[in-house]
Amino acid sequence: MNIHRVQLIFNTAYNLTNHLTVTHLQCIRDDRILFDNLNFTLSAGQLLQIEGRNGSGKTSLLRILCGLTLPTEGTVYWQAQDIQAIRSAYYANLIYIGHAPGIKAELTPLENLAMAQAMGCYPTEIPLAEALAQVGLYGFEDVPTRTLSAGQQRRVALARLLLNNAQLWILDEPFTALDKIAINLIENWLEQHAQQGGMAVLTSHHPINCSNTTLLKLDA
Ligand SMILES: Nc1ncnc2c1ncn2[C@@H]1O[C@H](COP(=O)(O)OP(=O)(O)OP(=O)(O)O)[C@@H](O)[C@H]1O
Repeated sequence: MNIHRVQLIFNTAYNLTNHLTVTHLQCIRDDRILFDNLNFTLSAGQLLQIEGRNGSGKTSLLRILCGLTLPTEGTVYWQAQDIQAIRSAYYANLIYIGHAPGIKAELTPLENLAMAQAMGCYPTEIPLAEALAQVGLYGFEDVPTRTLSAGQQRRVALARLLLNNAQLWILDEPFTALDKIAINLIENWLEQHAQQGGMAVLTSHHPINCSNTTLLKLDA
């Protein structure tokens, strides 16, 4: 099943003064320092690609940025406020898609998207069937998601990006299992998202074909 349409779908203007800042971030696992004194600011319209060998701490960093794990030292700020102090406001602006697709295998793709849309704070108006069609899953709306291929399941997960207006996307290996057409689509979304003042932090072992992308190497 091919992706049959690529069009401009993000039309939200975000607050261009918003930013994500980390200061003196440190993560220790089992007495091993994965990273130390990590500092950066991501502003509206910017993309950050985290690169590093297996086990270098990319997922650990993303989980810290999401507030799911506490750093051993340092702080993550959203709009200059510690994310731990403004969790609901922060999560209203965040979509996190982790390593696992985060979808319910027994539900259909449509049911999964309905749940994701209901949980977001700023839902878009895109019909769910249209969101699925955008990721090439027209005709797969009502099958159990577990019967889909790995790449198709990843597409269902990524379709969540169309359902809510969240300024910050945090994506762990979003291109895993995707074919070239789907990779191109997601790069296109990232580009559009950044142009609208969105921002994204993502891990990938491959170069990303998007402008305004900064590379952060964890094992440099
Ligand atoms: N909850 C945990 N408890 C103990 N150690 C952990 C935990 N989570 C991760 N680690 C360890 O931290 C290290 C970094 O893991 P992480 O998943 O962040 O790496 P990664 O850079 O994302 O790797 P990959 O490229 O393989 O996905 C690994 O050695 C891992 O075993």
